Amino acid sequence: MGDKITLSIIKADVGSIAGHHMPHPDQLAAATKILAEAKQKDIIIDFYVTHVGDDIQLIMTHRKGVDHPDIHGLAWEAFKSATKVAKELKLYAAGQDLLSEAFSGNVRGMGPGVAELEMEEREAEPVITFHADKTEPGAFNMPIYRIFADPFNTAGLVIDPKMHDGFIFEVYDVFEGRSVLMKTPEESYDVLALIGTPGRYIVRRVYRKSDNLLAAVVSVERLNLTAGRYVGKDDPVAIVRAQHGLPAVGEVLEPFSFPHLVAGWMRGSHHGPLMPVPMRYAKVTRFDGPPRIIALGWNISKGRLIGPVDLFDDVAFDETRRLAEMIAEYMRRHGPFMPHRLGPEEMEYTTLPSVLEKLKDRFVKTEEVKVVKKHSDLLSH
Ligand SMILES: O=P(O)(O)OC[C@H]1O[C@](O)(COP(=O)(O)O)[C@@H](O)[C@@H]1O
Ligand SMILES: [Mg+2]
Repeated sequence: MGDKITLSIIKADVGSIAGHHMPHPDQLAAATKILAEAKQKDIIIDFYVTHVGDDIQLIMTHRKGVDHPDIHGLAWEAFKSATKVAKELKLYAAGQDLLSEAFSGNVRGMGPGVAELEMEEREAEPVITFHADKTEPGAFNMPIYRIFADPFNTAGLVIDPKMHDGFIFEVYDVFEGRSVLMKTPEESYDVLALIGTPGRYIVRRVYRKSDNLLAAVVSVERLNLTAGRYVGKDDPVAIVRAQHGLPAVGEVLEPFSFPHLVAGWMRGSHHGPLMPVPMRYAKVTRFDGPPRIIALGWNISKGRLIGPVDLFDDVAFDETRRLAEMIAEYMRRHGPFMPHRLGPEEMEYTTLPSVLEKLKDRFVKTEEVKVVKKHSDLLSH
């Protein structure tokens, strides 16, 4: 056991009342009981259980480091217990995100989403945890980029000598399972060249360049890629440290004042605006959405979780929510058409291919159509 503190968020959707809307309070109570017992036994220092939409969020602190079997096993046990409640109550999609029956040391690849950040606690350690529903991890690309690399968002990049050197982005390719470290501001355009494709390249970690301090971590689990079939959306989480040589809390929240379009929403198959909401509105109803995000503010004190403060519970975000509603209305009017519905590549991981499969044999050859040459062929002539 080291001196360092690890903040672990492990989340999963293990069933919901009336569709994919929100968990039952008894599920949250079941998960809370498991974590309270673990706290008594000193396995964890502190914890908080909440939800966004239908995803149960386990927020835990401990001294065991990232990817520790005790912590992952504990989360698995809590989700199992919440699943048992879901089954008893015949809730919808009971145990949805638990892709395996048996736990084997780590929840990665087994369905739940994970963001863990090991830290040397600073004199004061302000941290924000973000929890989203009905979207994918790439939804964090734009806000994380703006927090750590956009001087029009983060005044500190210009003004504060401690972050004037910039940050290092670890970008993860979910299809190839490999990542690349890139420096900002020097390589900003290259970073953007990758992360503008959020279904594939995800900002996974951000480090302060001057001392390699780990400033942010995003969960990168893509549920349907893991399962190889449509299960549900990934519904990602992120941890961002703030202040004192890092972006201020207001700079961390600022990008969310723009409800950018993300993939997810109904059946994980639609683009829609990401709406920042207080915890009381963290339930998804209109067309199973629109995609939603909460921001919880904490101070960590020797591993104790001081908080949370419900950061989007502020009238200053009312106009963002109104804009998100207008965008939601506009996007919905497209019905089953792109770009509201996702493009064919992303639809590969939904239930659409089985519908298309049925139609395949009904196509008959009609008149010859000249096949347009590939751009590369044209260039070679
Ligand atoms: O479970 P069903 O009836 O097949 O419907 C698909 C469901 O998948 C979802 O995309 C699941 O969303 P989650 O990933 O948040 O669980 C819902 O929008 C939709 O209700
Ligand atoms: Mg969900």
